[in-house]
Amino acid sequence: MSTRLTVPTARPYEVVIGHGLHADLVASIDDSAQRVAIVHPPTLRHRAEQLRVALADAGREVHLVEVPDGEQAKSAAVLEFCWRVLGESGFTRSDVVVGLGGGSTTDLAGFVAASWLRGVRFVNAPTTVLGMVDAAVGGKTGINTGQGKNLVGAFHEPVAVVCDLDALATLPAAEVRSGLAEIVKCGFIADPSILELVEAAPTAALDAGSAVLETLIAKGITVKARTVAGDLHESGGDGSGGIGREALNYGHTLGHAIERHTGYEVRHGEAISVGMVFVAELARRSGLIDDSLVEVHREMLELVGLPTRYRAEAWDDLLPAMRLDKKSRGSTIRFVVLDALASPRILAAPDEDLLRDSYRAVSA
Ligand SMILES: NC(=O)c1ccc[n+]([C@@H]2O[C@H](COP(=O)([O-])OP(=O)(O)OC[C@H]3O[C@@H](n4cnc5c(N)ncnc54)[C@H](O)[C@@H]3O)[C@@H](O)[C@H]2O)c1
Ligand SMILES: O=C(O)C(=O)C[C@@H](O)[C@H](O)[C@H](O)COP(=O)(O)O
Ligand SMILES: [Zn+2]
Repeated sequence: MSTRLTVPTARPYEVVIGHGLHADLVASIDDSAQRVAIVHPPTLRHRAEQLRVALADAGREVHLVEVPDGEQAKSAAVLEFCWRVLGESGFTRSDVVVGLGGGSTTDLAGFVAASWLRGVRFVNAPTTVLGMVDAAVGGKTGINTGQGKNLVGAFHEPVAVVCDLDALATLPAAEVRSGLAEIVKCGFIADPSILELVEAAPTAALDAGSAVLETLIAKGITVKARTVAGDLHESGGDGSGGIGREALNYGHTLGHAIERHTGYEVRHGEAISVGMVFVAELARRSGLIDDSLVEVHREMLELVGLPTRYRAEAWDDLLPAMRLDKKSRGSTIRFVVLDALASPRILAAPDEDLLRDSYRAVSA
């Protein structure tokens, strides 16, 4: 049994979620593609090889493009390596890139597809909770630069996303937990039933084989699909009064700065977990939410073992890094905050003392 969700953008595509979806992944690449490039990290070599064989049996010319693990893949050097493979294999506009791996791999693979010949099709086959619930859906693709996270990229939507839950069987517990941070984020910004489910069954929420996690993944993808459909290019809402896609950046302004500060040693979900408590503290100090909603943030994230604090002495490095965030406009720094549960809004140019005080409340 699988669940099929449609991302209703101008060029709608399906996200399939379920077990044993190998055949669905093969079928997502139609006959018009002569060549397929499977971009994958070393960890997924076996799965990539299985896909290679199946696609070759279906008559495709398949190129395995093995890239470095995790965040190391999101660099200009690796992007250039991928372009070289495509160039040498004669990859044309009718051919297809597959991103097989976690969010780092699908972010890179998507940008390879966005930039090659000014845009070729790509299919995402996410293999982490975080990749399924967030990175593989919505068409944000890109790489990091020395100055920060995701600073170079493009909006380029996949033509299909296949979330085979069987892949999660080998995923380390810490990676499942990291993915749960993005799911909890969806609970805070849009769907509080997610928070209720995590609170009722925290152990099952962390169990890669549980029905609870499967439900949470589907709920998270639903929030993501709905949000990006109204504002694909993050240009500020769909006119109905909301803040549009920027809501998905809840906790990310500080989160990305922390990731960079650790040289990407900390996981994305761990960093945005601290970032969400930070913006909750900021919203409280700005008179937008009360103490109890801030405490719900801490309790919920700590319940599933996510961090809610970061190093006190890092502030002087974190503030300038946050200024380079994509939500900044000129010298105005902007944060996604809540003014109530499931009611995100933008807080622009908060006082620097307010920011420092809010950071003190999350520093270790
Ligand atoms: N484009 C977007 O909208 C979006 C959304 C959220 C996050 N992201 C990006 O996603 C990245 C984080 O993604 P992630 O958390 O999936 O991390 P990741 O891709 O770095 O993967 C984490 C680790 O898990 C391993 N792994 C992957 N699948 C596995 C499996 N099935 N079994 C065993 N090991 C496996 C990887 O090799 C890696 O070591 C960040 O770069 C973040 O910025 C992008
Ligand atoms: O899809 C979005 O929009 C998001 O902001 C989702 C985030 O979870 C994700 O980490 C995204 O990569 C952040 O994008 P960025 O624009 O802040 O680099
Ligand atoms: Zn994220």
